[in-house]
Amino acid sequence: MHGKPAPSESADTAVRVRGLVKRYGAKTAVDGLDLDVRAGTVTAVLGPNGAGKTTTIETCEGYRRPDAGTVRVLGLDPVADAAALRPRIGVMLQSGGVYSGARADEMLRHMAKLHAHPLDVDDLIERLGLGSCGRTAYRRLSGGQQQRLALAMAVVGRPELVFLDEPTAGLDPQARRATWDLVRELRADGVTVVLTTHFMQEAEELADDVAIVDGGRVVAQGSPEELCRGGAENTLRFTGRPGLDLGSLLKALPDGSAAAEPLPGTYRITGTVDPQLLATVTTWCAQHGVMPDGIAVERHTLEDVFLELTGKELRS
Ligand SMILES: Nc1ncnc2c1ncn2[C@@H]1O[C@H](COP(=O)(O)OP(=O)(O)OP(=O)(O)O)[C@@H](O)[C@H]1O
Repeated sequence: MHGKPAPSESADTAVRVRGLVKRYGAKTAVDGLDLDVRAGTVTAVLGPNGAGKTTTIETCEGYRRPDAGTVRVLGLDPVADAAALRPRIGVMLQSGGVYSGARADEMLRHMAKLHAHPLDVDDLIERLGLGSCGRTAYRRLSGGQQQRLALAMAVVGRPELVFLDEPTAGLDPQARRATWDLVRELRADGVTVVLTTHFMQEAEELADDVAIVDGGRVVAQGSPEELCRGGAENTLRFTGRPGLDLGSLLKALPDGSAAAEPLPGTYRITGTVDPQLLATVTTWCAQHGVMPDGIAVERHTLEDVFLELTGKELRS
């Protein structure tokens, strides 16, 4: 595992999971998972289908009891301390988890009344494009409307911490943007957000920290930048005449760099590819009478890191 070291337990840690194991019969869905969520940040839990994301989140929410390991949410045990924890967290389940006959606006207003300092319900309805479904029963709403309502229900009480399980799956781009804006505002308000997602762009746009889950474990955790830096190295490629003196080029490059000619006339330099390295390479080319053609810098994306760690593509 790479990424930053796990923070020690403190008020700064909103969620701390250690050695979580959860089985369904013979199936081990979560297999010794460790996760830290810093208070006031957005953490994206990314993973392929069946990685154990939902099971982990539902255990943090107190809906599932761990078979082994410890889970602390705002310093509390989600099962034993459920009564104290529930009013402090907001939960958006993947399946909705809403009473199907109730009207959308009634449900939201009812939820708001249960909390001391709720968000403005009308504003929330407008922002999430729920205006047209106020009087409609939940079960008659479209899938996207149900999802937006579930998000509104999760955040209306202005909780300290919200868990959002795939909040934008199936939403159109406009609703996805509105959801992202809402998540950013929650964070600006000091709310901690834990979300699961299959959308790499969502993680890159929103997350301070990303936890990559595979086979029931967190295989890497850190900021998107840290994960991209810590994963495969970045690469600079150029073409020139074949058979350049790589030894001389390597001498000019900073320690930790590598140079290769995988195909005649095609050069690949790996290491910390920054403006200084680019300048070093072009200077070396000038000194050796080489006209570099097609210089390209390839930066590794979160998608690359994900693929490298899990060997799987994300469902999109
Ligand atoms: N109630 C259940 N009974 C039996 N097996 C289950 C149950 N819930 C989940 N599983 C299995 O446990 C594993 C982890 O499932 P989980 O839903 O936690 O993964 P996930 O990462 O959220 O996947 P997805 O992205 O598809 O939602 C999967 O193999 C799943 O089939």
